[in-house]
Amino acid sequence: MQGEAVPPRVPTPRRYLMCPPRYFAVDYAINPWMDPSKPVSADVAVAQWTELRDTYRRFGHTVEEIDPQPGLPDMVFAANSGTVVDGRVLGSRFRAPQRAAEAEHFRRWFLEHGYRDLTMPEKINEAEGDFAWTGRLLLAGTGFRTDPAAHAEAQEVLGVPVVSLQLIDPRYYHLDTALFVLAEATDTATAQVVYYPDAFSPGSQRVLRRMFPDAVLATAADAECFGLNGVSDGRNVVLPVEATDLGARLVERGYEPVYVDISELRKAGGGPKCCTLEIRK
Ligand SMILES: CN(C)C(=N)NCCC[C@H](N)C(=O)O
Repeated sequence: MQGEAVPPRVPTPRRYLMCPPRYFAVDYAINPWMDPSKPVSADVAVAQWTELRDTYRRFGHTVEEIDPQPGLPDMVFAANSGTVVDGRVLGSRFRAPQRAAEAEHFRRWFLEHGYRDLTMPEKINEAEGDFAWTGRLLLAGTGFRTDPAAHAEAQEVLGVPVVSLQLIDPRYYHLDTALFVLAEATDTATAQVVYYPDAFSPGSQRVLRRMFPDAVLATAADAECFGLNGVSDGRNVVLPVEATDLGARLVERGYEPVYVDISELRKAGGGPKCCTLEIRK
């Protein structure tokens, strides 16, 4: 973009739901990043999570907290437990039995906080792990976790258009390990996304190119450090501390990278976005 004017990026206030990782552990392996034989520290995870939460608060965003539950070590990954668009909530249904009970805790949280328009899905649906809102439509991943039939269910429940994308690399088992929205827009052509093309099938790569000709394309190195698990408020982009190459490319587009250490949470296969469920109302 040398020589071209970079448009000013405007942050918009966000509301997030997060779950402190008090019971964090890697007791089972349900993705290629998890190795139960390696040590993990819940205290370190809590410290990293606290820094992430405080980063959002420093930018003026609202962070709600749900109580963690003993025996649910992955509950910190709140993004997998609900998709909220215009105050309408679609809950989740996990593929792994080890995580199944998380869905009910989040369902209760939403009801207790006044979200009456709430539907629990029939199909396997790992929420914002596989759903990304562009401001106009929902990009929906499948291949490892969320059932493709859950895409049609989400469209029906949320009343928004859904575009299915096929994930093909088991390391990038959720859409939010391979793509995130930098700036939402009500017009798809002007929404900005960043994605790692090789995580998607050839057909889905063509769909992404057609929808987002101006997207930031991530490299294998960006993806390996969970750089695609970022959280943007339209200007400030929270990234894992290792994702400095990607951050530098985002600066050229007018964004402000903000780095956080999520090394302990990565041992369970998660990053900043996985810890962050966005409540859009
Ligand atoms: C970015 N990702 C992958 C997420 N949205 N969630 C992380 C889930 C990690 C959990 N151990 C699992 O395998 O389900």
